[in-house]
Amino acid sequence: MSAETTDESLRDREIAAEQRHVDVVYQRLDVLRAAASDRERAGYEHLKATVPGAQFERDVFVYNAARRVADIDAQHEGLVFGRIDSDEGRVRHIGRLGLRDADFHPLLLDWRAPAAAPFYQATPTDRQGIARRRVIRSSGQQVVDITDDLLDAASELPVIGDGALMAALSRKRTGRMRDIVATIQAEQDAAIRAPARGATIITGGPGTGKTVVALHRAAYLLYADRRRFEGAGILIVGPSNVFMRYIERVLPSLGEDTAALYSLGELFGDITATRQDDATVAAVKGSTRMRKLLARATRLTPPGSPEQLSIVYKGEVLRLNKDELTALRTEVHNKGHKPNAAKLHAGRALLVALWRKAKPIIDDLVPAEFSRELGSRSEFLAFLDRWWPTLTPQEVLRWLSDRAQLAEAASGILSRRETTSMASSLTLPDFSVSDVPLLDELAGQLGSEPKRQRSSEHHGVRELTTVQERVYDRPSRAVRGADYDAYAHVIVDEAQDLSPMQWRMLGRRGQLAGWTIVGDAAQSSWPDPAESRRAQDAAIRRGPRRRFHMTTNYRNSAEIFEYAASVVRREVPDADIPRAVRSTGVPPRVREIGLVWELDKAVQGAVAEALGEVDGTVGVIAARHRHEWLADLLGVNDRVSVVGPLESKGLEYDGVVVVDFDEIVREHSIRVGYVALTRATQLLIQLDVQR
Ligand SMILES: Nc1ncnc2c1ncn2[C@@H]1O[C@H](COP(=O)(O)OP(=O)(O)OP(=O)(O)O)[C@@H](O)[C@H]1O
Repeated sequence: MSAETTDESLRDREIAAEQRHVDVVYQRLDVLRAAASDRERAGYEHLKATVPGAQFERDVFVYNAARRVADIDAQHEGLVFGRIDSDEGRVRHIGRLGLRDADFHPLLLDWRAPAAAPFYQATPTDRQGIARRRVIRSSGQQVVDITDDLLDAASELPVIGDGALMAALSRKRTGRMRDIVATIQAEQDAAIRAPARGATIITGGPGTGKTVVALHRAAYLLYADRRRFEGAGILIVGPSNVFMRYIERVLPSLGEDTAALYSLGELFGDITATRQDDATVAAVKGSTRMRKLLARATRLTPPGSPEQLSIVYKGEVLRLNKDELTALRTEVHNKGHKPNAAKLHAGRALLVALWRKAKPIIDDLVPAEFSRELGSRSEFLAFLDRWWPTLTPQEVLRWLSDRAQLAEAASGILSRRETTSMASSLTLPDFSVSDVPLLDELAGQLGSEPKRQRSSEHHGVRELTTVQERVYDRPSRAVRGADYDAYAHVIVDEAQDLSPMQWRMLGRRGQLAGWTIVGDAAQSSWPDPAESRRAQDAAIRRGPRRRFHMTTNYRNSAEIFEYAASVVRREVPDADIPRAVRSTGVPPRVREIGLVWELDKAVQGAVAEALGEVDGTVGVIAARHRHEWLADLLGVNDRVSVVGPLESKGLEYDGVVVVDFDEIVREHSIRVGYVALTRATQLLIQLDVQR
């Protein structure tokens, strides 16, 4: 709907007019900043004279002032980015935060406010009273460009520019995802502003903005109900650490830094798992069969457990042998207590068994005296500690690296081959991403260790934290521990890949939560989607489900996406194929390498070619075993990254070199191959090795 004008003086006049408004906004901001700093200082003076009971009010007061300063600093760049002119000639400017002048007249509307919605939602067929929409692009405080959409063709308003969206899409990539607050499209906006309750399910093909929409939705929810969503927290889960690093700046750039961002490998304790098991082992560890297997594992005899108990009482030796101890262990487990909560029962069971031994051979036995005397002996307590130790999930999972132990827990559940491969994967020194939900499951099944002091943030009573914690000691990510289970909202990205066990883990984090679930089935690497869907349904529990479907690919050039779509369609005819809107005239380059040893030269050549042709980043996507070779070959370069096909999920680069596409498909699937082919914004080079 935009028309270009050649009248530069008109453009300059319009830019100058916007600059005047932007100047007023910044002047007002300076005044507010000074006032907020004063209030913050005053709050601290007050703090010195602590009045019992006044701490809560003081904290809120200082917090709000400090928070305002922090927001203002974070949002300095491109603070004012939009304007809407109504049919009646009313002008509203849209920005990253809301601002009023000294007389309380609005200077700037927060982009999330209901009154700002028409900026994103108005179309020529449903104008919502808007005649013209304008996107304002700034560098610092300087307006550098404006772009108009005339929604009412009959309007006399001047129209400048040729598409803010196209300009945004053509910009070079930096390796960090940017916010899209100035160019959110109507179908994206509807998903962003959907109600929080129940589950919001966002689907769409590659590059349709699912991730960026989910992040803006988090910012929207925080705005719409800050008390609830900052209080109980928003959890954002993505597939890998690389991906979390890629998206981590988006929310802070929107002035929000309280959401907890975790990759699937980071959701248990202080473990940061990055290693991926091979696909068959991951499929075993991800399946719901693990529930029963792990429940059995918690009942195994701990390796190294003593095999007999001998204790002297009134001159007689009382003995429990291996079989008797095994039977006692089963008896204690059968009482149904979680193992770590059952130590007391285990001690009692031992004393009863010893009593039965003592009764026939010792006269004058008094039961209470017997159990008090024996039960408090240090040798008995030391035995109990070794026989019924408090277990950690890590220990129990490690037991299963012993094939015999695993076979005992897995009998009738896993095949011999599955048992062998799972046991051998657990001998590696670090835990894999698919071990993390197993640890989490075990933690639930083992139950709590004897009470430890929990830190206050686990209770989510935000009002009782001090301003020092809330504002000045804020870590770069939310302080909730990985086991926090009362999030108000959980956002799951790349949801098509989650295994049933991963869904169970997320279900435990979001027992009271609303959900935003983002995915594309055609990019899935999980072999049993039906089992996963059932686990997803169980995790998100009750409540309304609403679905949003994204139809436009904003990442890939039309040339690249048409090629990728044609490849995936051959094997996944029902893939959800969006429309790519940006044409570059540069078709993808598919090259056949005749001899394997020519691959070195071909990769070096392709990377140099991509670096020469695009301004921003270049991603080299190759099977994992090639990474060391590629790192040596290409050296370190802040524009070039080497990533595995699974790791490349959700990422994007200006140029992409796919090394040995067939190998990627063989090791994973055509769907993962499709992920690799849809990462490039400008240039795609595919290197095939002839076999
Ligand atoms: N409205 C928009 N304005 C500007 N850029 C946009 C818009 N929507 C999406 N983009 C850009 O398109 C690219 C793809 O978006 P995103 O990564 O969110 O897509 P996705 O659907 O999650 O992709 P995939 O499923 O392939 O990982 C990003 O660079 C994003 O910033």
